[in-house]
Amino acid sequence: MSSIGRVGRTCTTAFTRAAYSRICAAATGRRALAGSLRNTSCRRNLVVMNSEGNLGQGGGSLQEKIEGARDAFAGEVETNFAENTLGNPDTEHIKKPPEAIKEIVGLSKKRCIPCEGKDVKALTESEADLLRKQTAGWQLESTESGLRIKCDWKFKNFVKSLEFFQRVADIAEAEGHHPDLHLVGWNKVTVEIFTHSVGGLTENDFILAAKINEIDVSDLTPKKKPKFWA
Ligand SMILES: C[C@H](O)[C@H](O)[C@H]1CNC2=NC(N)=NC(=O)C2=N1
Repeated sequence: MSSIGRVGRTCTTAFTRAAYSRICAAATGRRALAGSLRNTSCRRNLVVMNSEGNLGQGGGSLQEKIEGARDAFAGEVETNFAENTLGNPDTEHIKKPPEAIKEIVGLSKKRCIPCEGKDVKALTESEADLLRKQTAGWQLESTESGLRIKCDWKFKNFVKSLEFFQRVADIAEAEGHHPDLHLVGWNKVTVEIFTHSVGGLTENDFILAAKINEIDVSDLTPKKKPKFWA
């Protein structure tokens, strides 16, 4: 959906304001949009880049793509940016994520299936690698007894590590699919997952990993030291 919009005095969110000032700073050097500017002195009709990174019809120069905006065409201004634009006061815009996103965020919403049965086959390494890309932080490991995925954590202490094990166990029991849990050095945890019944990886393993990734561990891990950048 093109997000040709108007950026101006009505900006309310910090992001829009920042974007507006960046665009205006970039745009000041360019010729003003003589004649077709709306009557309010501080309202500029600019076309901002949309989420797919294009600038609506006409595309815009490389510099405009970098700046993220181009001057609106007279036709856009005349038609009050038409009804398919953000900022048009009498149209409600609902941003719909592209269908493909379901494939990417879907793993953690899936359920594991019983992994017994002759039709459950182990994934090839390339199939596994595709799914690994959807489970941030997990590595694919090839062992002499087959493919595995694994991920490491470091917790505050031994008890917090066991608490994490419990949270993983709750998910595993709910899914009927279980990881191998390793705890060494009292606070270093490695979770290793593979499907024992096939001696390799199946989608179940990645579903479990994606669900484990969603566990809130903020109360279990050491606080990160805030790093201030000048
Ligand atoms: C009967 C039960 O569903 C099976 O034994 C499940 C239990 N959890 C499992 N977990 C894993 N990782 N692999 C399996 O093959 C497996 N089998």
